[in-house]
Amino acid sequence: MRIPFIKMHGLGNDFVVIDARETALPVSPARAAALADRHTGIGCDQFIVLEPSDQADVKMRIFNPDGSEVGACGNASRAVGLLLGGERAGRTRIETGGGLIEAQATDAGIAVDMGAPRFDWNAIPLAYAMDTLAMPLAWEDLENPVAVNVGNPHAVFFVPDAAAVDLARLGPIIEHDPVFPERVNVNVASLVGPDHLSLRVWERGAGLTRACGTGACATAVAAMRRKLVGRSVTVDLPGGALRIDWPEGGHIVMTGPATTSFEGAFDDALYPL
Ligand SMILES: N[C@@H](CCC[C@H](N)C(=O)O)C(=O)O
Repeated sequence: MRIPFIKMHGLGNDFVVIDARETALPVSPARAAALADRHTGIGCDQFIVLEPSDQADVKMRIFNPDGSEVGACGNASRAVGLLLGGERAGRTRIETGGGLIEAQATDAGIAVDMGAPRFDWNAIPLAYAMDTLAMPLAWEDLENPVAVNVGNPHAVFFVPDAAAVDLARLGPIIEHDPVFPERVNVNVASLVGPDHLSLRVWERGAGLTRACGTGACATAVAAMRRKLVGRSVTVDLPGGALRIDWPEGGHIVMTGPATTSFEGAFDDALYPL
C-alpha cells in the first residue's frame, strides 16, 4: 500500500508526518527507525503519526530515530498546528503522551500551550530523590543541572559558553546515566543577554539536532526558576530562535515557525513492522 507523508520542520528539527486519522497506519519501533534512517529511509529527527483522539482534535504519536516512542515534541507540535490549523480555524488541540497541548496560529508564528512543567524528582523521572533545581551530580565540567519534565525529561546545564561544550561526546553519556531511568534530553545553555539564552541539545534517541522545542521550554523555565531571566525569553538554537513565556504558576507558551518541505509517498511493504 502507498502511504502518503508530509516532510516538515521547525527550525531544522525535521519530521516525517503521516496523517493516519482516516486510514490507520500500524507502527512499530522497527518501522519508525527504518523510515527515519537518513541513508536507507526517508530521513528525519522524529517520525510523527497523527491518529484520531476522543479528547482533542488529533492524537500525535512521536517516535525518535532509535524507534523509541516519547511523550512530547515542541517543534512537531508547531508543525502539526500549521498542518491542521486551516481545518481548525487556526487552533488545534493535540493529545500527546505527555498531556493535552494546544497550538494556535499567531502573527509571530505558531504558539503552543505546552502545559505546566514538573520539577518533582519522580516526575522527571530520576532514580532517587534529590534537589532537581541543582542536582548534586557532575559529568566532567557539566555540573548541577536542573531536571525538569515538560512532557518529556530534560537535564539543563548552565555553562559560560554552550558552543564550547563537547556535547557529541558528553550527551550520550548523560542520556544513558542510570540516574535517568527513562534516559534524558541533555541541554547546555548560556546567558547571552537579558532574557536571552543560547542553547544546544543532545536529544534522547536522536542525538544532536538543530533545534529542540521542549529543550527550549525546559531551559527557559529552568533559567526562570534559577532567577537568571524574567518570565519571557528568547532562546537561540543552531536552527533559529524560539520565544518562551511562562507566567507565574501558569503554562509554558512556545512561539516559533513551522515549515512544510515536501510531500511524498512510500510503499509500506518496504518498511516491515
Ligand atoms: N525534537 C523534539 C523532542 C523530541 C523527543 C525527544 N528526543 C525525547 O526523546 O524526549 C522537540 O522539539 O521538543
